[in-house]
Amino acid sequence: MVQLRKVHGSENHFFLLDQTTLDQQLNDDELSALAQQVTNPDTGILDGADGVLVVNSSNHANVLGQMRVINADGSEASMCGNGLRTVSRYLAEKNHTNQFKVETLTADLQVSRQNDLAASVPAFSVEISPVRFKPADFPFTNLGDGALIDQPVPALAPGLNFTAIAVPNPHLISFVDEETMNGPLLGELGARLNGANDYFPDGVNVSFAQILGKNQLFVRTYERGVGFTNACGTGMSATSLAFAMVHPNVGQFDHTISVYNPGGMVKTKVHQSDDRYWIDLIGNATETHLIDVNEEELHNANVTTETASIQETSEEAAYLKFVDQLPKVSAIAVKK
Ligand SMILES: N[C@@H](CCC[C@H](N)C(=O)O)C(=O)O
Repeated sequence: MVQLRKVHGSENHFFLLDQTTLDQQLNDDELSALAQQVTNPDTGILDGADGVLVVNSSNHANVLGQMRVINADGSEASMCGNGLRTVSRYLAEKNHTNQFKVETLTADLQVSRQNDLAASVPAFSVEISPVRFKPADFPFTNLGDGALIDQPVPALAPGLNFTAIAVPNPHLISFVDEETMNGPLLGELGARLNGANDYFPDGVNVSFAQILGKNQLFVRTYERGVGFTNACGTGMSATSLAFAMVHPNVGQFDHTISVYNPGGMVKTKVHQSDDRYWIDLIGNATETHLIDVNEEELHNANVTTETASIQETSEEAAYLKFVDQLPKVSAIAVKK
């Protein structure tokens, strides 16, 4: 038997698989098939999820493990902010330490345990970097030769300005009013740019943000490889950076920014030193279920209510209590 975990950061849900506990690691095709099966609410368990977080060992100095991120559609992402918090918690508890680095596809990132957000709501801070702006880093085409920072792009949506930031997974951001936030445009644009299109050949995570006040945002994201999500950690981090760059009168570098999302709230802090930008993302790392399953069922992408034994923790009740006392800043409901 091996144990999967169902985890979330701001209700951005994942299954976490520690490959170091397996007799034989899953190969890339098996990981992709498992992600597509187990995250699908119709074929998987526990109403599905947005992806699978894979923990591997790392041979880098001062690093406790490696995280890989497999989206619900089986594609691999270079980074996942909400996922990194839950992987950090898992590695912290496994290794009895609260400050360390985690290897990701492009960088070893600093993580640390923070004070609980509320009773039984553990929290972690994770570094979001490297930050990139060049079209080749996304990639994007047909949107000019240089970086896209607060520019009108009528071909995408007349009347809106867009900023493109890779952290290093790709994000396209627009600051919008409440009516646009609640309307159909985000879903339409997200679906369009994540199908065959002339601008983002590898797809892109699309976020709309509403400025709520000084250092306060509401962010909603249509994720590449997923669709609408309750929260996207890298999306909220990239949007916080865009906030400080594009709206410096209300979004400040080196100050805590509260970022509300349909699944709750995180804090971010954006930093710049010379040409380098990075973001601290701080939020919950919640474990909702422990799932025992035979290793063979993972290799066969067959994790179902028949093959797995599922035990619920009490952490979701604590998380919902925490969310309940947050200010109600949006009418957008949490996705189940
Ligand atoms: N939800 C994640 C981002 C997951 C990856 C994304 N779908 C991509 O393909 O880039 C987060 O919390 O950052």
